[in-house]
Amino acid sequence: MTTVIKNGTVVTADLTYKADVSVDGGKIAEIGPDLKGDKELDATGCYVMPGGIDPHTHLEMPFMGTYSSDDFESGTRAGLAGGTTMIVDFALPNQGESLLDALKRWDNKSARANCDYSFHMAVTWWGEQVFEDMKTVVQERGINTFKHFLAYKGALMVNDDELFASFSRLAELGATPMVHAENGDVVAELSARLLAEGNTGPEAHAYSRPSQVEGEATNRAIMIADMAGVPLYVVHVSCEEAHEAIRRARMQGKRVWGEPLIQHLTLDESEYFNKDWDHAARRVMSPPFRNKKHQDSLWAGLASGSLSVVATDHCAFTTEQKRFGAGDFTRIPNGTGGLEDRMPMLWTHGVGTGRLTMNEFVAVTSTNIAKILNCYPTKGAILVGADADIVVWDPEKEKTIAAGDQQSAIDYNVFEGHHVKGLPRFTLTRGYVAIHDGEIRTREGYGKFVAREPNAPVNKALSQWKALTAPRPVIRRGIPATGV
Ligand SMILES: NC(=O)NCCC(=O)O
Ligand SMILES: [Zn+2]
Ligand SMILES: [Zn+2]
Repeated sequence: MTTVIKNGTVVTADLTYKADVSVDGGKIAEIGPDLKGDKELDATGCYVMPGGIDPHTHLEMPFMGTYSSDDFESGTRAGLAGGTTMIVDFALPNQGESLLDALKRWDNKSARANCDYSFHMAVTWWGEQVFEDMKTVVQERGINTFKHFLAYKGALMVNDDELFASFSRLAELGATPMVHAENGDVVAELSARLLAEGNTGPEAHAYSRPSQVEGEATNRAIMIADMAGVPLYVVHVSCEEAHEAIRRARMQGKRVWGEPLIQHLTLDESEYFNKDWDHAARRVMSPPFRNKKHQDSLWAGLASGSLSVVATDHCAFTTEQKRFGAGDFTRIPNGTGGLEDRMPMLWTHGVGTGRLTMNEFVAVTSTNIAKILNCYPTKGAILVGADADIVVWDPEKEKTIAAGDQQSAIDYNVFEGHHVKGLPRFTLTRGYVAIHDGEIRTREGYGKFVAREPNAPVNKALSQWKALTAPRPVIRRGIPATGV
């Protein structure tokens, strides 16, 4: 059965043109004028774009004594409602647990996904087993990205020697490390001081994580990646100091990508000063929201290309879960939602204000991500043969974001009351119309795992360059006799 998206304007990362798009067997079959099919979707006045890819989610994740409340069913339903057709979630091994056992748990949870998904592997401890498992994860499980936490001391944090060992192993395997870049030692010290001084509320979470802790850790991770000869992906870049480190590295030819979140782009630190404890605690995440100077830096990075993608870090906790931290901000589960709102919020505040072009919007929400994660053009493209993950975007459709209308399982929304203009009319996941003019028609379990090959072009190029410029012994005629 062929579905034709009619009368729309195709918008990709580099082109904008009028065309119909026909879909057959879950793939894009034809792009051109006056196409016919068994079923038609009217895209008059709409943009036909690659579905969004959210490269950073935590669905049903065990964290800080609880589990994040959106699972693969509600999380991917929320994503589709907002025009996102693929997510990449983090498989998180317990201390001492094999990476493959952790993946089994993620396989079980993800069986409920409504759209396609992939995994990043987290490196939460270091040892021979992790070293060995990495090869299987990359070569047999189709995972080529590994996240390291420089924060969360005593829980997920890894030290610099472990970081260098892990990055070096990933260089050998043609995989890419990711980092959560905050200096965990300093955060732990500042947190203890703040608590001792009676700073127990959610605002102290922000005080404990100043932008310097992020700038320092970002720069450190970049230098370690450079020494290990591997590209680097920095998650949730929230401030100028981190952006500056990434910008500088890129100017020097280092292969580094930065990922700001829609939350950091559009919400600021004033949220933590709200007199309502629940309001402030619901917005506790790491890194915390920043001020306008940092937000402007992130927007400039997206426009200039020094920052590459926009994610959500969707890690949603209910108000009840957030209240675990009443009286001690260090116990408030860290994380916020955003899967349903990333695309409309970025369109409204980016394209709607002239900070981004439509093509840049597609690049940072989809195409760049697919390229970096090495699943392009199966994902992230409007091309014949690509998966028909498509959003038909209505630039005139408007709404005011309200928790009561959302797909997410939690009881609030950090974007509550924000007005957005630009929303999906249809969202297709591998050809299936999961969102039909406001109607949710998602199918639990429809989503498939997207395997991603190692040795992406950037990894290959960097390994070649590193091999060429590796330290070599100087060949000498003879060695002088020792003085003894
Ligand atoms: N970001 C956050 O606060 N929670 C999710 C886990 C992480 O990415 O650090
Ligand atoms: Zn993180
Ligand atoms: Zn995260």
